[in-house]
Formats: sequence, C-alpha cells, structure tokens
Amino acid sequence: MFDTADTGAKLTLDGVSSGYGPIAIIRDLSLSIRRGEIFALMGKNGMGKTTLLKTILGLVPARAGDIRLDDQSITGASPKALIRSGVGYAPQEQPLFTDLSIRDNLRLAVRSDRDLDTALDHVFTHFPFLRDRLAQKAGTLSGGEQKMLILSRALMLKPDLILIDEISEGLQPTVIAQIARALHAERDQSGTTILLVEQNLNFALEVADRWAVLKLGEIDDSGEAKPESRERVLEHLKI
Ligand SMILES: Nc1ncnc2c1ncn2[C@@H]1O[C@H](COP(=O)(O)OP(=O)(O)OP(=O)(O)O)[C@@H](O)[C@H]1O
Repeated sequence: MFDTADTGAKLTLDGVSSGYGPIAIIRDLSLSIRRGEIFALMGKNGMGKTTLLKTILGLVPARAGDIRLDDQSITGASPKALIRSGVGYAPQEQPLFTDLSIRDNLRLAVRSDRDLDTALDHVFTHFPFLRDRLAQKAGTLSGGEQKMLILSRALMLKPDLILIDEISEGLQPTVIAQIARALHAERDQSGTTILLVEQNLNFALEVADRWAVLKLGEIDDSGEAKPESRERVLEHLKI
C-alpha cells in the first residue's frame, strides 16, 4: 500500500501564467502536489481549470513561471516528451476514435503489440468489462463506458502522474464509484499521483486527499479533503 506521508513533490508550479492570445487565463499560479497524492482542482465554469491542465502538458505554452516534474523543469516541454516522462492525460473533450474498436483505441496509446498485452492486462484489473468488448466500436459504448475507456487509455502506460479532466461529468453514481475505486487502486498499488479537475464536489472530496478552488486563474482556497470541507468548497462554487 502506498503511503503519501513524507513523500516529496511530484508536480510543482511556481508563478505560472498562461492564456490565449492577448487574454491572460492562468495568473501567477503556484501549486505543489505530493508524490502519490490525489488532488482535486475545482472551480466554476470558465475559471481556467482545463487551461491549467493544458499548460502543464505544454498544449498551452506557459508565459511565465516554472513547472517541475520531480526536480526536473518541464516548462516548454512537448506533450510527447511529457508522455514519455510518465505523464498521462484523460481529456474532457471526447478524444476517442468512435469508428475504431476498443482494442484499436487502446493500441494507439502504446508502441507495440507486445506492450499492448501487458497494458491491457493492467486496465482489465480496473475495468474488466473491456476484456470481452475489445472488438466493439468505441462509438457504440455508453457514455459511462466511454469515460472508462478514456481513463483506461490514459492508464495504459502506467503513468507516474495522471491529469484527469472532469471524468465524472454526466455519469451515474455506480459508474462514478467504479472510477473512484480505479483511481484509488492505481494510487495505492503504483503510487500514481493524480490531478483531477472536477465539478462533482462529492466525488472530488471522496476520492481526493486535498483540494483547491481556482478562481479567475488563481488559487482562491485550498485544504484537506474531508467531509467537513464540503460547505466551504460549496461556497466557492455557488453562482
Ligand atoms: N482555445 C481558446 N482560445 C481562447 N479562449 C479560450 C480557449 N480555450 C478556453 N478559452 C477561455 O479560457 C477561459 C477558461 O477556460 P477553461 O476551459 O480553462 O475553464 P474551465 O475552468 O475548465 O471551465 P469548465 O469548467 O467550463 O470546463 C474561458 O473563458 C474560455 O472561454
């Protein structure tokens, strides 16, 4: 069982700013996530949560500040280099190839057929239903099954750090519970660090160790994830 006590920082953001064209979205943001920690980033719509994940991944360039993975600066690194360094990403936008089979969607995440078998065995431990459905077209899966496939694809290479964007959106409680179990198992068995962007407060507080609320590109509040934190976070999410 992985113990998060006394572990160093897996991901560090130091005064990071980013945006689109002339528009500043992330503003001088600093954040440190410990190795093996599950961290939930919350906030109202349009506050910059997805932009922050994309900035970490190099999909949106950082205009200022430093982003570090362990002790290595990854500021300006390409998404491809980050994936090679053990970073996984489950994006919010539908990233599946709907006309391809489940197997082919998962095959895209690995380099060779040999790697595929090992990686498949790994994701089947979390989502056993995929084993019998490999030939099925991804587009014919239910919404919840598609989300589990998206997460599986991000887990294929056993990343050390995984960034997950609103995985629980639109899902029924049983599927959300299955995803929560998978995330805990991944962290407990492999020490994976998980950064979740979430709108679902109950899921976020149940699955995470710590949370932060993003407001207009800055961290507005943060704390330990406990049932007592609910009201405090809710205040930030009110319209
Ligand atoms: N490619 C882009 N070009 C210009 N502006 C963008 C682009 N992508 C996002 N934005 C703007 O950046 C701001 C932050 O968007 P972002 O998607 O990061 O927020 P969010 O907190 O993830 O929101 P949500 O919870 O609704 O997904 C929004 O005002 C959005 O319109």
